[in-house]
Amino acid sequence: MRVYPKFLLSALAPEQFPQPSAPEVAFLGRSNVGKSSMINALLGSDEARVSQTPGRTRAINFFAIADSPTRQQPRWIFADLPGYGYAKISKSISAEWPSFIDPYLTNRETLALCICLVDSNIPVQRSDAQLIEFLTSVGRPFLVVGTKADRLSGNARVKAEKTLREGLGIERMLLCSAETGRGINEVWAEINAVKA
Ligand SMILES: Nc1nc2c(ncn2[C@@H]2O[C@H](COP(=O)(O)OP(=O)(O)OP(=O)(O)O)[C@@H](O)[C@H]2O)c(=O)[nH]1
Ligand SMILES: [Mg+2]
Repeated sequence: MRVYPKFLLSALAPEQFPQPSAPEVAFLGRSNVGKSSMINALLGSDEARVSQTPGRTRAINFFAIADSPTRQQPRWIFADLPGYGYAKISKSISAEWPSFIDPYLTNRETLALCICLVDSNIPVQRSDAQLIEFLTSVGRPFLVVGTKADRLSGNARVKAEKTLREGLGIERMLLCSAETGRGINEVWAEINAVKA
């Protein structure tokens, strides 16, 4: 899928969010899970920076994604959210998330799909389960994507997927690797299905 991404802005408060102009896809997950790498893999570019230091991004970074080089109107907006759960003991997501994240997830009119990234190499994390509970409670459509699947063998992948699905109480999820490109087309298929 060839797309034309453009970085829009970094928002630290709701007043700074860009005007809703296209269906929005938000990328959510713990610090270091691979959100920015996933966005880069989807876009085929380095538009989203990849951090070596987890938990540094405290802003929501917005990108306008066009599906034609000449079209002005973006087909989607991508939102790269700050990571949560880096602290070893996390009481709740909202306790460590910047205060504008909950309102963003609750109120953003154009938010059409939340892509929830979980590390496929580690057991279910409480903060990930909390995020999924939260999205379910506010009625936001979401897709769970297991990241860094290149680190798992075939057998371990099947096992990891089952454990994560059961632990998170979800019917289906995708396993991906930003490094090898595995599963990236499947994520695109889900994004493509988002209504214009
Ligand atoms: N092996 C492997 N490593 C990955 C993959 N995706 C990301 N990484 C590595 O994981 C680290 C974190 O990646 P980021 O994309 O910056 O993670 P992030 O979720 O955006 O992190 P924050 O913005 O700090 O919350 C980097 O060192 C990446 O190179 C993957 O698919 N496979
Ligand atoms: Mg990042």
